[in-house]
Amino acid sequence: MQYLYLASRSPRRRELLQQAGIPFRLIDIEVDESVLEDEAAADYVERLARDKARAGVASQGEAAQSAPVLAADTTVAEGTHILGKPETPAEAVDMLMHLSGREHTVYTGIAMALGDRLESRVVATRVCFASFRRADAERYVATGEPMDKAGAYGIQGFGGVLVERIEGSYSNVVGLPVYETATLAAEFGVACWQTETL
Ligand SMILES: Cc1cn([C@H]2C[C@H](O)[C@@H](COP(=O)(O)OP(=O)(O)OP(=O)(O)O)O2)c(=O)[nH]c1=O
Repeated sequence: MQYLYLASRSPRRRELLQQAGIPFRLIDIEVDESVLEDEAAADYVERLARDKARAGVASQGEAAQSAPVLAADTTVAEGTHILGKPETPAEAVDMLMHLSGREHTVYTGIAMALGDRLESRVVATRVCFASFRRADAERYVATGEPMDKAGAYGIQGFGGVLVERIEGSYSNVVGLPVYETATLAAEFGVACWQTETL
């Protein structure tokens, strides 16, 4: 059976891979997620996805030779600002107010590695936020949803209420662009739409 290793702790990425019918086993890795000075958001997510995939291969040793490792990283960018995961509820409210009534871009880097082979892509989606008041942002943050999410919102949850429109891939905003991931997986010999699970 064709499958891959998913180097991710994100439940959203698991669901999106399941949606594509790509069987996977989970592996746990740790990488430094700091942004480099003057690093553009697209470069940042691609670098991190590549680091995570490489870390996945290193952690698997011999076993990783049998199936490719997939990793991803998602971030939100508004102009030159990179908005990662908020560290406090107050920071989440500030991030949301920064995005209110504006357009921003969500970037996801995806990388796949097998032995010495490493390939990656970056997918961008434009997201247009409605204008809302600080009291609304505070009420949304009080739901607890924004805290583990880049840009302090989840389009797939309560945060969908804040989104007027998007241009590009929806699954990319959630954390794993399904079309591009399936294409990359196919290049490594792992097909989508498999009905058997591991
Ligand atoms: C903008 C947005 C982000 N997010 C999430 C996707 C990512 O999981 C998270 C960004 O953090 P990431 O660092 O990309 O991923 P992660 O730490 O959750 O998982 P791992 O590194 O182990 O793979 O924000 C949403 O769920 N919905 C959204 O609308």
